[in-house]
Amino acid sequence: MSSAANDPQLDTGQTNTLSAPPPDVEAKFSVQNLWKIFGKRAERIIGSEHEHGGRDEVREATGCTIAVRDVSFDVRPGETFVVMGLSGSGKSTLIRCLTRLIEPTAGSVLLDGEDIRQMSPAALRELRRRKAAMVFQHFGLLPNRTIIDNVAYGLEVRGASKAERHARAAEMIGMVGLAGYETSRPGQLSGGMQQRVGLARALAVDPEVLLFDEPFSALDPLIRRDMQNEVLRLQKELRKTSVFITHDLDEALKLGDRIAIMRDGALVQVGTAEEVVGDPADDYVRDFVSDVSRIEVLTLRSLMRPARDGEPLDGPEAAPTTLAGEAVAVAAGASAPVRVTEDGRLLGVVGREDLLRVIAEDRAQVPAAIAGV
Ligand SMILES: Nc1ncnc2c1ncn2[C@@H]1O[C@H](COP(=O)(O)OP(=O)(O)OP(=O)(O)O)[C@@H](O)[C@H]1O
Repeated sequence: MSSAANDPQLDTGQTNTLSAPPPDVEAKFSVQNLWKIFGKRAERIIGSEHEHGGRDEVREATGCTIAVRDVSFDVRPGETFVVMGLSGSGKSTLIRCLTRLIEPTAGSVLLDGEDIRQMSPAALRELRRRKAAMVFQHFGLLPNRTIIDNVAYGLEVRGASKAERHARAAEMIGMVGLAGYETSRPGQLSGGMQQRVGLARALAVDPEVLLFDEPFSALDPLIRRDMQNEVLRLQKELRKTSVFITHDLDEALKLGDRIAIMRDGALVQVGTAEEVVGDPADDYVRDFVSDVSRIEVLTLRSLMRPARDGEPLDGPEAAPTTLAGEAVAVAAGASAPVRVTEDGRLLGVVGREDLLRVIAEDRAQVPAAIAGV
């Protein structure tokens, strides 16, 4: 056992995962060395020879299950931070630890610099009522209440007058595109509509943070796409800090300003979609993102290179945020490489061969039978 065994708050310095970055003082959420282990005397696992062990092996040896393993990350104000991982990787446990719906075993969770692990039960209730609203997979609507009363529920708990809460609820119902359904009951609405109600209910309390626990997993693909677009639209408008849990990589890539990939309780990579797809941290992530079309994710910023000697510099201009796919059309009509510029400054160039390489890599991932070879 290491000397840290008796102090679960201590960083053992031997993480097999991402090392903890220094806390970001500007962060909305700052999570440091967070652990959740289910079972009796769970804290004894931390710092012991079991802390890096496989889940089944540890369960067998100790009776405890490591659900979240030494996780550290910051969520910046206004960003959508997606946690992605397969079933059982620990996502739901992690998001519930953020408001102590599940009690962490060790580590800290700061919200606006305040450690939620030190909060009194009353302060925690306030936190869940006002600051952090959750959207669940199974909606959690009250079946006997009308839609407007479901949306107004959080305001009612808070003691708002009926007129006040109905005015706010009606506004939110309009915002999620359900105007006209105020007096319906949840059972009369489709799954997608019910999830819109869930979203409106979370927004009604004007929380600083939205926590989404696989909200769209139970929805049909087309409705799911609509809901993703709805979240993107609302995020553009409201810029709420959000933590979004999903097991769907496409959803993660679409919604996340940054994505954290979780495996076996630990985070294996945190980065933008482009960083995760363009520079996977290990074989696990590489395998995970292998089907993603790089031309739709990589931007010129990650493809550009310095101009070579004698290379013409009179090609078309494009911003570093241009997607490779968009740049193909620009490059196709020009003989000189695309000049990547920002504020009039030349950052680098991207030639047709650079773009072709990305296309070739995408094609190499397509099974031969589908590619027609
Ligand atoms: N209350 C509990 N008691 C014991 N073990 C638990 C408990 N809750 C979760 N676990 C275990 O912790 C691990 C992580 O579970 P968790 O539900 O957080 O994963 P997940 O990534 O959210 O999976 P899913 O997408 O299937 O919900 C799993 O091995 C699970 O069996």
